[in-house]
Amino acid sequence: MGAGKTTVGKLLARRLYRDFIDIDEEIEKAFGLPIPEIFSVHGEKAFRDKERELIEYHGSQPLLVISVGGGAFLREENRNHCLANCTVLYFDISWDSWKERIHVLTETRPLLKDKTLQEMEQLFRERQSIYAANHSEFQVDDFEALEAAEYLADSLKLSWDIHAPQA
Ligand SMILES: Nc1ncnc2c1ncn2[C@@H]1O[C@H](COP(=O)(O)OP(=O)(O)O)[C@@H](O)[C@H]1O
Ligand SMILES: O=C(O)C1=C[C@@H](OP(=O)(O)O)[C@@H](O)[C@H](O)C1
Ligand SMILES: [Mg+2]
Repeated sequence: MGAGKTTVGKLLARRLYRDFIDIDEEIEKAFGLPIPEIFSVHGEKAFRDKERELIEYHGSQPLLVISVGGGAFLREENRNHCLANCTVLYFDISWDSWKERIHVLTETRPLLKDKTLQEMEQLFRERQSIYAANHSEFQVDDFEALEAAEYLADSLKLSWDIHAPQA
């Protein structure tokens, strides 16, 4: 949450000439409500079920850059689906860098609402292990968003060049 997946994902898609899908934005469209209201009116389970459905659908489409919410990988089926059908990039951010972003996140991330800094740190740390389900890790701390997108686009292109099937 707040590592930069939506911001960098959008820029990365543009550099790769791909369409971009933000699963949170699709969930908001499906409910016709912003995320905090989805949580307060329909509850987290309804949000997670829709998230699951949309990851299954968009994660099966080719040639997209997709940003999933930071809680999506709590469900094993989401992890398995993404790992089997997509290239999964983990945006790793340190607690110290993340702390600096809290003020821009609290309004729009219901899971941070009314939490103390200590509780946020606990949530941050207890989630680290689920993000080990990835194909590649990217340390975001020292990159501006545009630099991050450029770096990831170059890395992906290089890896495609190396692994492309021989003609
Ligand atoms: N590389 C970056 N450096 C500094 N701030 C960033 C960077 N990437 C994103 N941000 C800022 O951090 C906040 C969260 O970014 P966002 O893309 O919504 O993250 P996520 O989708 O992972 O929750 C936004 O205010 C965004 O402008
Ligand atoms: O980590 C989470 O549980 C969540 C992360 C959010 O997405 P971002 O990771 O894009 O902030 C959004 O899906 C929702 O607020 C729940
Ligand atoms: Mg996002």
